[in-house]
Amino acid sequence: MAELVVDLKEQSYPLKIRKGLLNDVGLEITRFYHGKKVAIITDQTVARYYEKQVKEGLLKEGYEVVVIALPPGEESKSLNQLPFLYKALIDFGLTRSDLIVALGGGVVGDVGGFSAATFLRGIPFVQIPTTLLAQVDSSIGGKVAVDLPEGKNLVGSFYHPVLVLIDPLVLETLSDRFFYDGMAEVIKYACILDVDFFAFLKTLKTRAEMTKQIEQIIYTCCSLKKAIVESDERDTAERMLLNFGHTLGHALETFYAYKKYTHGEAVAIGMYQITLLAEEKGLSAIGTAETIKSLLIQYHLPYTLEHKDYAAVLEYVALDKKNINGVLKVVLLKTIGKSYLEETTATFFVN
Ligand SMILES: NC(=O)c1ccc[n+]([C@@H]2O[C@H](COP(=O)([O-])OP(=O)(O)OC[C@H]3O[C@@H](n4cnc5c(N)ncnc54)[C@H](O)[C@@H]3O)[C@@H](O)[C@H]2O)c1
Ligand SMILES: O=C(O)C(=O)C[C@@H](O)[C@H](O)[C@H](O)COP(=O)(O)O
Ligand SMILES: [Zn+2]
Repeated sequence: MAELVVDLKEQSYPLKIRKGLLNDVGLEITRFYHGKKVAIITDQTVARYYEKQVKEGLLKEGYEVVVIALPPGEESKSLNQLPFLYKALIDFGLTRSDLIVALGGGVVGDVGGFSAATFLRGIPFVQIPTTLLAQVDSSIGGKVAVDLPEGKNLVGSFYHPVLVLIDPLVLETLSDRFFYDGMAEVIKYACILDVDFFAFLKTLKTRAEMTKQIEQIIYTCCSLKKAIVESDERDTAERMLLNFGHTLGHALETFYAYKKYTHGEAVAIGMYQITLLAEEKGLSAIGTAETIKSLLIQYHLPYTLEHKDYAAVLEYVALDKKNINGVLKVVLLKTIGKSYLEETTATFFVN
């Protein structure tokens, strides 16, 4: 078992990574939680695969358990789901001394975490991420949110889990599309922070080869994110680097109403396109975009943007959380592994 602690003083929490950990969820939870009730928030697809295993583990330890399953997909990361979630928690009689478990991908983690942050002004919650993206990124760092039609994550909070349990074996049931979607955030870490990690990713050619190294990949990403979150929990400085590719990525997701690209795919396009623009403006070393592009191709990720979409996308860039009074902070690379924040305006994206 690999274990990390996200050290945030009284809000610190352990992050455990082990194949087969899903079998021990009940035991892991008894180590710190001595209350009665556990509400599992999940989606219907994840429930089909993993509800039984997790629920039985908790029942065995004597907890009362309810499972609340949302429809799968980004559409569930919405204000519209909250009345349903809150009602289910009320009907179950959940109190502040009970526990919520978010079992699923980034959507379940974000909306489940947001309901945990807001229901009764805060219920402790455990993250059990089941997509690669959630295991390397969204389950760590306490960003919980829902989307608005105007943009991604526009209503949210910082609310940390009390525990993160990562079982890489659950990735076996993940589709290729969502496996590579998660790899986009993995590539992001390598681009912004770690050229050696980038070189290592280049050596892995197939999903089977990547899966052999998956514990190492998850551990590396979690360690990199842990360090950033510890140094800038509230996203006012260094943490913004984790937004590499996201200014354009979030705009693309919103513009296409979450129907064309997954989050990781949109971020992949965003990383390549912003680096291309930065090179043209002399802000990134020549060749950086091409290096990113070949890794994206290797990981079956998109990188092109249709020119006709630019104007519409710009509308949404204006709503980016890093856009303050018209000054937009974008994340750029000097070279692979070296990132920085550049102050600019939305016109940066007009080529
Ligand atoms: N909070 C953060 O720091 C943070 C970081 C990165 C991304 N995000 C957010 O995460 C969301 C994307 O997360 P995601 O890519 O995990 O999407 P997701 O939660 O929609 O999961 C993708 C699909 O995989 C299915 N699935 C999940 N686990 C499975 C498994 N083990 N086997 C088979 N199918 C499984 C789901 O049902 C869903 O259909 C976006 O909303 C993004 O904004 C948040
Ligand atoms: O944890 C962070 O900080 C990140 O930026 C991680 C991103 O991968 C993630 O998509 C995050 O939800 C984006 O946050 P936002 O503040 O730009 O909505
Ligand atoms: Zn992201």
